[in-house]
Amino acid sequence: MFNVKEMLGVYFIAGTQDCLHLENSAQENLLYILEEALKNGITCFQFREKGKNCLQNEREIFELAKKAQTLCKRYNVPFFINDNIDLALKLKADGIHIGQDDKEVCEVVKQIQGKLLLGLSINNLEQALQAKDIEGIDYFGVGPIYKTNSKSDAKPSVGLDLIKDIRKQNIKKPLVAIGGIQEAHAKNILECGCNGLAIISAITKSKDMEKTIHNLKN
Ligand SMILES: Cc1ncc(COP(=O)(O)OP(=O)(O)O)c(N)n1
Ligand SMILES: Cc1nc(C(=O)O)sc1CCOP(=O)(O)O
Ligand SMILES: [Mg+2]
Repeated sequence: MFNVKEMLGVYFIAGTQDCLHLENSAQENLLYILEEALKNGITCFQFREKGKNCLQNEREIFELAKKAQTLCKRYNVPFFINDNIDLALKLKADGIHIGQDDKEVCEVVKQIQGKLLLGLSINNLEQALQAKDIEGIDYFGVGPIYKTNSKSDAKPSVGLDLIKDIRKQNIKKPLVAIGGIQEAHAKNILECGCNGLAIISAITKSKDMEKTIHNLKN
């Protein structure tokens, strides 16, 4: 239903923990920022309720994810869930993103039975070589490219070399870069062979969402 390479263009990720800097409640802020981002052309959204100050209550998380999903549907933008496969299946989300420290990716492929798109995080070349031929993985999230303040347990940053190395190995999976990405980085990253940019803070903290998303796209 969605074209994966196009979907990765400007891939926005957020949860309430990323939206504490505005006036209203973090939940209202998240939905407000998400709608502004959707109006201005993000191509994918990942609901990632994780880290310091995130919601703990399962019911609240479910209700908030559902509201975010409804917004994404209104703008025909794919809705992903981070980590929580049961929640993604229950909500009939468009996709799930998992990392190297989450459930083993082949188990996830079996569990989701083709019902969800699947993204896998890649932090080094060995991981990419291991996963390159696994059917059912729709894209790799490659990073952290630069230093990030949005993930306390992020791995050391890898720079653009990892993207270049993955493409040099003729790995064909769609790639989205992640970690510390700002508007000014977009051109260089895309020229290295990435299909898109995954972003938290450059969007949640943007003072001019229209300009930010325009610059990330162009
Ligand atoms: C698009 C995208 N790429 C990478 C990640 C990171 O996933 P992971 O390594 O599992 O870390 P957490 O996000 O779960 O903390 C991502 N979420 N999305
Ligand atoms: C969620 C996440 N995963 C990363 C990885 O390297 O896998 S970096 C990261 C945080 C990205 O946020 P920001 O755009 O604010 O740097
Ligand atoms: Mg994860």
